[in-house]
Amino acid sequence: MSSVLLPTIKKAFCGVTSADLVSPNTTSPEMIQPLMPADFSSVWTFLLSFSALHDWLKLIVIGGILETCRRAFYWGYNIFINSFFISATFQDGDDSYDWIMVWLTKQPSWSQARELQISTKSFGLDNPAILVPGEEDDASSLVKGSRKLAYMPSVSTTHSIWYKRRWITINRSKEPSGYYGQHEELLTIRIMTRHQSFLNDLLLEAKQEYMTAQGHKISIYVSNSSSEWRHVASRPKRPLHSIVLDPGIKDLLIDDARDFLASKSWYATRGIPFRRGYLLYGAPGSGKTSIIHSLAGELGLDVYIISLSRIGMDDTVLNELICELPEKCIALMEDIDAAFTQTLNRDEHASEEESEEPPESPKFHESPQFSSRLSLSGLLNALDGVGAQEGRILFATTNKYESLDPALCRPGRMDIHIEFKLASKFQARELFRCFYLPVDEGVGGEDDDIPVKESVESGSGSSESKTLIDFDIPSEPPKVSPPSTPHRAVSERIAAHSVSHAERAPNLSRPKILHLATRFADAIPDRRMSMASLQGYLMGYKTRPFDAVKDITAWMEKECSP
Ligand SMILES: Nc1ncnc2c1ncn2[C@@H]1O[C@H](COP(=O)(O)OP(=O)(O)OP(=O)(O)O)[C@@H](O)[C@H]1O
Repeated sequence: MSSVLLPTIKKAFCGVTSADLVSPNTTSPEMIQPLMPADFSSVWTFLLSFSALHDWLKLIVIGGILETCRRAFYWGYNIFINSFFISATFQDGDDSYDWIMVWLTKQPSWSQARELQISTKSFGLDNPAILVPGEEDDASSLVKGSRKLAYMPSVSTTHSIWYKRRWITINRSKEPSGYYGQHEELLTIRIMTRHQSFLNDLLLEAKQEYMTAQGHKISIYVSNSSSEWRHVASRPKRPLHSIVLDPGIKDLLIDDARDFLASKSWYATRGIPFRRGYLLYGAPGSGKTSIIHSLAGELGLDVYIISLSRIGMDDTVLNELICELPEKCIALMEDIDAAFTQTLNRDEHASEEESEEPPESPKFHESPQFSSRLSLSGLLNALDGVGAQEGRILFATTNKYESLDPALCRPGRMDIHIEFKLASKFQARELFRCFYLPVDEGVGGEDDDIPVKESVESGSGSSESKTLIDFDIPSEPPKVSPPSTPHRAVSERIAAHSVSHAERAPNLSRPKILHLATRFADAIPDRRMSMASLQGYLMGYKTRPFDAVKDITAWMEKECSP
């Protein structure tokens, strides 16, 4: 054995073999014996006697000590950081990320930074005009507005700023997330303080600044490919009075939604799911989407748009999205019938309760390709299954009410059904007034309201009740004597391009506009045109109310001719 070991060790550590030390003629065991150790300590001493092995061991010991020191340093550093700093991480796509980014762009010390990323991103704030800093005082600036270019922390660089006599470091990084090489952006803020309240104050300040910058806007969210809600836009609140519906509809919607939002404990004590669904159906361009956005502004709720026919939508994704909705919000499913006719298909394993609907339902034969994996039972379960979010208001719109599955329309899922019809004379008149009355005078003055006949059959108002509404507006508007000769001269004098529409419109008195509105409504047959078409027509006469009235008959004939 020794004859094998010795050459191996020598070769390994010294690069020589026993063959180099002893000549082939002198390899007798007696001659090798004195080189071999007798016990373990001797083996150790023997091994150390090789200088290379000695150096290796020294290296291992020194390396080990250095690594231990390094780890000890980081351990101490982390303890120090955790004791004297508070770290918070914000993820791009989350609301708080936008608050902090907007807050950062407004920090004065930020302007001293040497390494920045310049961005025109609005972080959800809807203000398209972007000023380069300094341009706001420049009369010749290209745009007017208040939003400046965003100076963002550049990626992978740590920046420090002073805020309220605290040292803050900011680090923006991109971390791999999910599949397909996607990255998510993280922003880490480290504040030199021992009190978490400082972080809370900072967050509160950032949120308040964001809300102030957002002003009177509603936030719109859509889902991304990872089935997460993303803030895509902030829209100005649309005033309720700008939407002209038959009398009673707006009041019913707003009162019911307000009552619902204030009734959480009522629902809880009765064990009724705290959810409310509204189905708005009827003619295209009759104001279904507009009223939902307007209601969102009125109720101070954000709108979450659920697109049932988008690629990748299936039962699981829909369920996840509905579970992820915040407690108080408006979930909007537009054109729910399109999802039926194009993509929805009845799950073979649908529950017995749902399968009571007639098998001849149009969706069965109207589904040409089963491109989506979304099933009707998946939709029904998502709407009121165990994971469905409490407190949400669901609005669904459709142009084909009769094609909807009865299970989808039943109370508890869609509690209130409201029909939106083509424009009545009343609506045509109100729309005209909206267009030409000065903003501060508004619409709906009590002196000129048209009496309407309204029939409302309403339920008890609980979640399980359904309200059916059918508004019938008389086609006879009050007769008003025709106006004097239209002031063509007034409208023809208007030519300037550099003034606003309001400035170019003739300054007519309220009675005159009401008079014209009545004549306009007289020329429009009841329930023949959509409000969107009438709006489109009036858009061509923004500053010419007399011409709008004069040309309406010819336009109607053209529109109604086959
Ligand atoms: N009742 C209304 N009052 C005021 N404007 C209206 C009304 N109805 C429609 N409009 C105008 O017509 C346009 C389209 O309206 P909206 O999208 O709300 O209609 P819709 O019923 O949702 O149509 P669709 O069913 O095709 O989606 C909007 O610009 C809106 O301003």
